[in-house]
Amino acid sequence: MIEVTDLVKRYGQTTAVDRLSFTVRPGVVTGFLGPNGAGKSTTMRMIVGLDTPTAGAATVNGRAYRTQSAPLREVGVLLDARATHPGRSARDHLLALGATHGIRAARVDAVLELVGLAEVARRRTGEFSLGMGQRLGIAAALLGEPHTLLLDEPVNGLDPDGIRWIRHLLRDLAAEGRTVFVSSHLMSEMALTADHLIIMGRGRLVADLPVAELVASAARGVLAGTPRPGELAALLHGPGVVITPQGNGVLQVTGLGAAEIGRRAAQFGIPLFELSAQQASLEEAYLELTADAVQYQGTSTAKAA
Ligand SMILES: Nc1ncnc2c1ncn2[C@@H]1O[C@H](COP(=O)(O)OP(=O)(O)OP(=O)(O)O)[C@@H](O)[C@H]1O
Repeated sequence: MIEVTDLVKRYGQTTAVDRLSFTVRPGVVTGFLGPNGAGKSTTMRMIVGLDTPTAGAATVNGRAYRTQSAPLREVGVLLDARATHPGRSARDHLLALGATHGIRAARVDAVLELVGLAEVARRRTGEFSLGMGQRLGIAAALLGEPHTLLLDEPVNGLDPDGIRWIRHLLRDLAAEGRTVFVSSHLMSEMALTADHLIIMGRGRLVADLPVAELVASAARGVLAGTPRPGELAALLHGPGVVITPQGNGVLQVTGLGAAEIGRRAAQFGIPLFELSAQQASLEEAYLELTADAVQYQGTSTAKAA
């Protein structure tokens, strides 16, 4: 369990993290989302004691990370996959890390196998591609079989095969009862990987909700098409139901599900030529949530022209 309480981080005039509070629970994958510069990395660095909060606190399993006696066994961290000695082999890098915690060579070889680096275990990490470096960083995070994992953009640099692999790995780790906290820019990726989302923008909490709830909030009503729209509208009318004619006999209906609309139409013999639940993409729902929080906005060439 990770608990962040009223966390604040200021760098001079910049408030990177602004009174942020959330809890990351075990047994599920929690995605940490936000636009560029939202404060995700700063928050993660404070959780693992690499940055000191200006105010507030962050704990892992009830204690500040810095006070853990064997942190590798408590918390697996991937913050900067490039943080290896370039002249050292992948295996030696992990052996050196493991040595500080009494972790044996057999475990090092097992994690190298798990992340798909067994064949290049003796190659210098300086020669690694971005994706290989990322896999090595994940190996380091898993080395101590920690109960809590904190991974900053782990899919960065991975090919589609690697992305699928990490998705399954994270889900498996959560299914074993571990706390899995993973940051990303990509809503689409998190929708496939995470069960719960913590979304921040401009240093603040924007949303803390199950993925399923975001999916539900993206519902845009039902389109029902009939040659007798007036009669259908009269049938569907009721409290909380909003009916907007779209032309050509198509009604947009909110407040009633497609099944109920179909049932009523059938009951009164009204033919339907269309009945479809409308869903905004998760990406759209996410962009709506974070619209006010985007700091670094690009302009499309069309707009700029
Ligand atoms: N060491 C630092 N000194 C000064 N400002 C910093 C420092 N680290 C981060 N910031 C600022 O804090 C804000 C949050 O940055 P942070 O890297 O935490 O965001 P992020 O959500 O991880 O972004 P990204 O997705 O682009 O990695 C930014 O405005 C950034 O410029």
